[in-house]
Amino acid sequence: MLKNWNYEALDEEKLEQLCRRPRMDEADITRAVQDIIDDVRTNGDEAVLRLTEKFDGVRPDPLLRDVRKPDDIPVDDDVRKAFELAWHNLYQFHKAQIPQSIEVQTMPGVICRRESRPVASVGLYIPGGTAPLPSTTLMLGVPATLAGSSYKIIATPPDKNGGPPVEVELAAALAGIPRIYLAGGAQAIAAMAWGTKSIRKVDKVFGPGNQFVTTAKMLLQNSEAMVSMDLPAGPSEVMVVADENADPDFIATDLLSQAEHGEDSQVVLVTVGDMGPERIREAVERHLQQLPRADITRKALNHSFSVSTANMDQALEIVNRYAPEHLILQVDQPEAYTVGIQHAGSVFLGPWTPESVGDYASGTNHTLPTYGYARMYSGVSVDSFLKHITFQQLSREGLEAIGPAVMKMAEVEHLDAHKNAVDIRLKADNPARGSYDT
Ligand SMILES: NC(=O)c1ccc[n+]([C@@H]2O[C@H](COP(=O)([O-])OP(=O)(O)OC[C@H]3O[C@@H](n4cnc5c(N)ncnc54)[C@H](O)[C@@H]3O)[C@@H](O)[C@H]2O)c1
Ligand SMILES: N[C@H](CO)Cc1c[nH]c[nH+]1
Ligand SMILES: [Zn+2]
Repeated sequence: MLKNWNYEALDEEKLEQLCRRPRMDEADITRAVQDIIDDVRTNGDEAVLRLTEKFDGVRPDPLLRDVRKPDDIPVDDDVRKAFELAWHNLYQFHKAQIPQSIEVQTMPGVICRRESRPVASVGLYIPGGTAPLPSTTLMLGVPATLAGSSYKIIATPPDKNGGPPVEVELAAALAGIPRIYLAGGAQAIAAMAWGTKSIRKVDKVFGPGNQFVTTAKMLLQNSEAMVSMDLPAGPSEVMVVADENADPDFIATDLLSQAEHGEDSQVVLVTVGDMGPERIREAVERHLQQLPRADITRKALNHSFSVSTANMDQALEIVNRYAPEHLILQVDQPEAYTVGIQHAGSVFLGPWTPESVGDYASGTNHTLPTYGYARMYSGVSVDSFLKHITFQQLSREGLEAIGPAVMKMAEVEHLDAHKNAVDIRLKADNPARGSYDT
């Protein structure tokens, strides 16, 4: 468990290999997911029901549910309060992300503007295979509502009674999502992307999930379905960087918190200086024994690892190579090192910031890139639900100033019609020609 490597002994090839995530056989998964997508495209709700019965062992009836008002949803008071607190913090942090339009006069008489518009219809996937994740409902629902997406639907696997988990419904109600489609896995993503008799086709699918879900999003994005996706948010992962003053119990519980998500999760410990991995390994074993999901967690730990480094430069080299979904810095003066972090989904600084707070309630989003995609993707934010449109308007003087350069560039590209569209205007002897002001 947590096999240790010494940084000094890692050559390029070994580093590369360590940073590559373990995945189930990709070719098999891709084939299976494509079959599911084709089935749903052809047979719609009927295929979804059949596949739900096969994979989730239940046939929801009806397949689509309206979300009740928050006060009508029967949950304990402390549960309601916890979700309200999380909603409040997420709302505040995401509201601050709403962009202002920008307008710039790039040269006299040439004005460029950018305005945002919501992605009109969005499908939000809420995982529910090994455990329902109502927290994800808030993570996707809050920015969708703030961005102004007008059609929003959730898909999530049904519980054993064929209904939505009640906490998922509560979170949907708080976030302003009116409907839940009771399906999971690739079939749910395909139904939202293609549309079925009971649900409308959406423009963009969002949400984390296992390899079936992530593969479905990626395949559909490259298909005729005309749908886009947020990011590859697969099995959870965390990297903890710990120096000699870090508390082994804090580190162990952080590592276990992500390992317990699923056997395909991966956790990585990077020790700095005199903090050897042995003390932490002992703490991991001790805490692991208390966990109800110890079996799943141990499987995840079996393909996890640790690296001993001599200093923070070496530790940051590992961080940026691995590009973790979550990064915890349990080191002295963590703020001093943030500038060196180039690739990570979300970062947790100092001993009092367990990763769990970001999973649930601090205000940051927990839908984050895994598999190393933090190199090129950001986590979900309000921006994920927006597109930006640019506008420009020139005065005649502006066109006179910019025109010669545009015509020269058109000439270089041998595109005469482009050149003519400028030339004809500049040659117009009546400056008021085509003007709506006169
Ligand atoms: N990266 C992130 O932001 C983030 C956030 C939350 C959760 N997660 C991850 O999401 C994942 C959730 O996975 P999960 O499995 O618990 O739930 P899930 O909802 O993603 O998947 C469950 C569905 O998988 C389908 N499925 C299962 N076995 C199948 C098979 N053999 N063939 C075809 N389909 C099959 C079923 O339809 C089932 O409904 C975890 O790995 C967790 O770590 C990631
Ligand atoms: N850690 C997950 C993201 O990788 C999010 C989550 C939901 N519930 C608990 N954790
Ligand atoms: Zn988690």
